[in-house]
Amino acid sequence: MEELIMTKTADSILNNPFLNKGTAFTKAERKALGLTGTLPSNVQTIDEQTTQAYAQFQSKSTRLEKRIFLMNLFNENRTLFYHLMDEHVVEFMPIVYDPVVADSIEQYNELFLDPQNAAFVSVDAPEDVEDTLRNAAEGRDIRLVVVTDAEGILGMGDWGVNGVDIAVGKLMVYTAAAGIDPSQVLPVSIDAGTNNQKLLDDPLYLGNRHKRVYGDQYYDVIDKFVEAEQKLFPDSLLHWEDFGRSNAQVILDKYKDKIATFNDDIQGTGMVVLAGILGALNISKESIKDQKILSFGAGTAGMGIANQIMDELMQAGLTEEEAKQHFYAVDKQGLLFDDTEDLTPAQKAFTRKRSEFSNADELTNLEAVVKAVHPTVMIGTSTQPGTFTESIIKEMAAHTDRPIIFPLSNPTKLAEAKAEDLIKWTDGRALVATGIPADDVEYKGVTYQIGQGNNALMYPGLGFGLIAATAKVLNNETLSAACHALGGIVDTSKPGAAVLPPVSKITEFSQTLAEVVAQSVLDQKLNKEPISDAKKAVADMKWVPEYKAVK
Ligand SMILES: NC(=O)c1ccc[n+]([C@@H]2O[C@H](COP(=O)([O-])OP(=O)(O)OC[C@H]3O[C@@H](n4cnc5c(N)ncnc54)[C@H](O)[C@@H]3O)[C@@H](O)[C@H]2O)c1
Ligand SMILES: O=C(O)C[C@H](O)C(=O)O
Ligand SMILES: [Mn+2]
Repeated sequence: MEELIMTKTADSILNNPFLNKGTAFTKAERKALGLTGTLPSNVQTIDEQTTQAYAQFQSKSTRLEKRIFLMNLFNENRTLFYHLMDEHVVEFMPIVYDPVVADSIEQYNELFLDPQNAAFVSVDAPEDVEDTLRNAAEGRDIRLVVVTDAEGILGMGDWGVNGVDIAVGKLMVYTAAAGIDPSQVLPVSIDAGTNNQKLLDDPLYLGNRHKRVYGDQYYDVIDKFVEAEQKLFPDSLLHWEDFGRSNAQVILDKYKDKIATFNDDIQGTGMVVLAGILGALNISKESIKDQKILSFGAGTAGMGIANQIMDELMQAGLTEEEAKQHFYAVDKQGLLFDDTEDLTPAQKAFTRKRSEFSNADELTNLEAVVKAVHPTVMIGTSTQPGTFTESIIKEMAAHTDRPIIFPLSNPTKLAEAKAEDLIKWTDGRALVATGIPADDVEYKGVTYQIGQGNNALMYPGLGFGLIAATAKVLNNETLSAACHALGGIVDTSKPGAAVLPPVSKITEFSQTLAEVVAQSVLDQKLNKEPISDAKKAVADMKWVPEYKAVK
């Protein structure tokens, strides 16, 4: 960074968020950089700037205004933004990330001010892919790329180029939680068109104004993107986010054994749910081998979750066939059978036989399936709000002591149930995690803390550990090690304890996770560079939001 800064003009320094310190440039720095007289004379500390920025933040009355303020600060001065976020991580997470990021995606065109150093890859210009990445990176040493094509933004469907905000938001959480240097990250939008008619009809829409491209033309652009990404940033980790159900798993399977990469909705979500179940079982003192798991919404996330739990059951000594018997996948068609039409490849591994049930033909909705199966664990990734109804939950809770219930669909308006209702309907017996932050629930004198079952608890530590260890690939062994690291952090001593650690501790447990992940990479000799000490590698990589002196 230092060499870079010495050759710049005053204007290009003050307008570069990776270099800018604003009023915190010292007199000597101002002199050396040609900034003398371009700022008011008083030199401020980062703490003074932070206090002032927080006061401004507090003066905004709506969550969207607060977000716009924070994003402007982010656009101007990354160090100050992260210094401030460090002090207010619990308060800022829902604003820069889920759920308020969902509002900003819906209003991207109206709110657009700044491309936020993202790369915009267009399906219509495959010849520009490499230049696009090079231009957006501007010579920075990129170690982490979050890419989305926005076909399945959270549970809100197709948002075209607007979806770039989720890539930016995921990266903000990476830096705040794990400490990746914000100048080493690159958000990428793959604009493959959109099937969102509202956007296509909107004169303000900023993306490619045509239907979404699929098939060979689409996969060719993905290939070109991965090739250029690996060529330009050979030391980087590639994180896929919010791809559609028909592409997410296909893309992951294509690249996962070749490069350091993961899909957050499949693997990050699988990890956080397994960690949450392990936390819940720590509380209930039950074994995972005794659970019947119902996935409601057998899509990208639902099947990622099933696969991660499957892996855990097999590690516990079950054969694949035995492990399979623990799962019930429910989608639009109802319980998925081996003869159900239109099964996805991921669903095929988790179907049941009609002969197992006397009323198989009636199992076309969640209520009927819950009655027939008596699940002990129910996970919602269906995008269908309110579908975990009182009667369904009461039916489930009538057959198990501590029902494990995770309504995970995001954002807020899509959740299958509210934490408060789940606690009430089960008379305090449910072990709950929700996709977005939920307030404590007071019920009959006990304070129930609700774990946030969001992949944000996992991907920062996972990704940071992989980068620090210079991992060649991510495999099941490392994923499993990470799940156990987080599943073990739960405080089971007090009644109402959450099944996952609180977001207020996200920097601490992300570091633990990163160390466990890096150690697993080294143990398997999957590191590219010679590294012997996982903890040191993680510590050396960690960026702190303080201004570095410019000599
Ligand atoms: N909390 C988290 O960390 C987390 C992580 C990933 C996804 N999610 C949430 O999970 C939801 C799904 O995400 P995804 O990426 O898996 O999307 P997806 O489109 O791949 O999967 C959604 C699935 O739900 C099914 N579905 C739709 N209507 C249904 C109905 N009436 N009954 C049963 N199933 C129905 C769809 O057919 C599809 O298979 C989203 O709301 C997303 O925000 C949460
Ligand atoms: O983005 C989130 O909040 C979690 C998850 O990746 C999702 O798609 O819902
Ligand atoms: Mn996602």
